[in-house]
Amino acid sequence: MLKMSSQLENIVNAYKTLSKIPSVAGAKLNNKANKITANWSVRNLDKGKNTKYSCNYLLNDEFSVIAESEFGTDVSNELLSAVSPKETFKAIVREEKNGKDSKKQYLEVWSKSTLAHSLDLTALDVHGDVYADSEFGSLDWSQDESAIVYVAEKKLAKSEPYIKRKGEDKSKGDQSAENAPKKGEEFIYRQDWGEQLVGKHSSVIVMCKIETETITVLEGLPEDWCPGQVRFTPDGLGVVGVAWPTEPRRLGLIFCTNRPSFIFALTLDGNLKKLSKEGVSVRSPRFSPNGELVWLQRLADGPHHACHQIIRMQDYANSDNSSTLIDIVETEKETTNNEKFHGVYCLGFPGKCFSADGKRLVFSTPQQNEVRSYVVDVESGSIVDISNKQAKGSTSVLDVRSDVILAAYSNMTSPSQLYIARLPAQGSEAGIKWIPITKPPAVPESVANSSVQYLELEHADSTDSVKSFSALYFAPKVDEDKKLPLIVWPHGGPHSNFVNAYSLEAALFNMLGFASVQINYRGSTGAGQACVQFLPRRVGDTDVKDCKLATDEILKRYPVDATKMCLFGGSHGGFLVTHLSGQYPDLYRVVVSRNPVTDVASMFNSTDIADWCAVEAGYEFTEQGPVSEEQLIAMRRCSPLIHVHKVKAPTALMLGSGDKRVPHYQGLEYARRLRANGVPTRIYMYDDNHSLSSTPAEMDNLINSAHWFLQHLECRAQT
Ligand SMILES: CC(=O)N[C@@H](C)C(=O)N[C@@H](C)C(=O)O
Repeated sequence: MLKMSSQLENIVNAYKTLSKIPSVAGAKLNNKANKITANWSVRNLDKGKNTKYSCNYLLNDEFSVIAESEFGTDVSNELLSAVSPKETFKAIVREEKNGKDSKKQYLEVWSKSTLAHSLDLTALDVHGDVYADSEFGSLDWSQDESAIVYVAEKKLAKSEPYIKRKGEDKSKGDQSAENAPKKGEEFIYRQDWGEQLVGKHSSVIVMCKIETETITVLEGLPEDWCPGQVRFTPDGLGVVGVAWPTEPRRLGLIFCTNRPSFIFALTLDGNLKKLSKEGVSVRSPRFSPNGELVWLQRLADGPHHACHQIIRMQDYANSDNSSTLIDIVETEKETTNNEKFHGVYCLGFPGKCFSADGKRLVFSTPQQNEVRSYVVDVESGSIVDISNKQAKGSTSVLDVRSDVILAAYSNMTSPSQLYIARLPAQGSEAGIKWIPITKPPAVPESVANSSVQYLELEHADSTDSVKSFSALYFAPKVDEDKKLPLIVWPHGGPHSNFVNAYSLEAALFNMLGFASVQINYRGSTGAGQACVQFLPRRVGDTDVKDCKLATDEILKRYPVDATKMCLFGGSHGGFLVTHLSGQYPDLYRVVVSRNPVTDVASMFNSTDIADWCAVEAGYEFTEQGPVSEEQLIAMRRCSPLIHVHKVKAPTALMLGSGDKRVPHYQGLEYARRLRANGVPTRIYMYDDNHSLSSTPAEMDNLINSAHWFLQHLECRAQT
């Protein structure tokens, strides 16, 4: 066996150390709010996937932990779980491997420690796979604990070849003409919902009556609607949910909150009502204890993510009584406790998110450099920032029961911790007191002692409508005479943002002796709608200039080595780092680009989000009428490909062979041109999707990224 260089050994050891740190994957309180069930997730390098495990914490009235699980319980094969309203039952959808390639799904209902019901959903064959993803997935109990609802793939009609010799099988099966296999329909193209939702074509709402173990697909939705995020109405006579029309075509859903959709109410006997209006995109319907309904809403066009409204409907049974609880925020407003508030950008509310009297809503959303948590008065719309301010960091609410709030807290130097707080009386929320339930998992000293700085940056002499943006500088402690190599790191999207929360990637680079600057360039979310709207038609220009300004400012303010500048970014972040290495070939020394957009014009024909290409290049998306040459040229002109001949920095490309969002041909074409121009180039191809977050892909691409940087800077890792 070939021996690893000591450099590589250092990187591998650093990754191994960090991979053992768990993160909170979700947590719930019981009804009395004296017990927490938390799911933690940790990388399992031997299994090549994450292990999810559950731990319980029993609390006294002061929220001290008086008992906790001695060991975690592995719950990795639980796709979904839900405790019934009176805590009589727990429903679990479980997936088990059945032989090498096939899997089986079961619905289990536990009555305390007894397995009261177990249904083999695969064998029952009423529907296809149960959906457990973040867009469609849900599992909800009726108030009377007699039934549950969930979402699953619609059962596919049987089909067979036009010409087929068959043996006689009269034994079983529905032989009616309606159920007979359809000839010649086996190869009809069926569109799915794209990146990370592959194989999800058409969804149905499924109800299971517990006592009788009967499973029914609810009827009454139009054929061309895909329902998701369903929950029972408070009277148990129907469900509400989100539906995405499938016509004229499905565009990728993940990371895209701009898809046309409706909030609907459907009675169990099939009466349908649309609750939200036309032309909007909606998500996350939640009932208050008073039966009021809230949801998130934005316009169904433009940038893939943006500022949302919170809509309130007092009486869902009577339409046209919706009002706006929180509106789109253009730049900023003030909370009642004098904090800046830039609007709502979260993808959903916590499962339970109301005060016991239903008069206040609790939620979390990215805000500039942090995830912050808020209480909103449902009558007045007044907002109070209740984030945990023990140190700079991110607070995400996980559950709200009996006026007790459970949250996860972390920052770049300190991994996920559970915190709890009693919701103060109305008007006194700002005085909230957060109490830690768990200790922060230990991190290497260099990470724990690092500094995190928030930078407010501005193009002082610019006449642009938005001039400022922010960035996060994260660096290990350094002796006075020493200078650090710097990783310049723009996020993807482009309409998303970096926050001061723990991440393995940032910790790894930090441990190896790199400073990093994560840039929330103009166009990022969390800083007002005007900032989001600023970027479309300016990609490849202002976002690049913001990264350059951030680099220059870091060089002025911090001890970084101007000869050791690295570029790191994925997707739109990959677009930006390849732009930067082409536009400033003498500034940046080495590049790692993950699934980069290198040519928007060719991506337009192959991605699951063609609309993204049009919108970011400054055009309205349409597939009707003649193909626009002008648009094609604009998409090419904003792309890093036009600067590829100027690149000098050695470039590593990390690509996912199953990436539906930014197909790997983008990276391959770019790499071919780099090579033709004599630039040292390496391509890694992973059997993964756009996120490259499967355990084997993450491990390999992070270790190789760090190694690529160190090799080409000719410096040693710090560990
Ligand atoms: C909306 C979207 O997926 N855009 C891609 C081009 C992108 O940048 N993806 C983001 C989410 C990423 O960070 O991977």
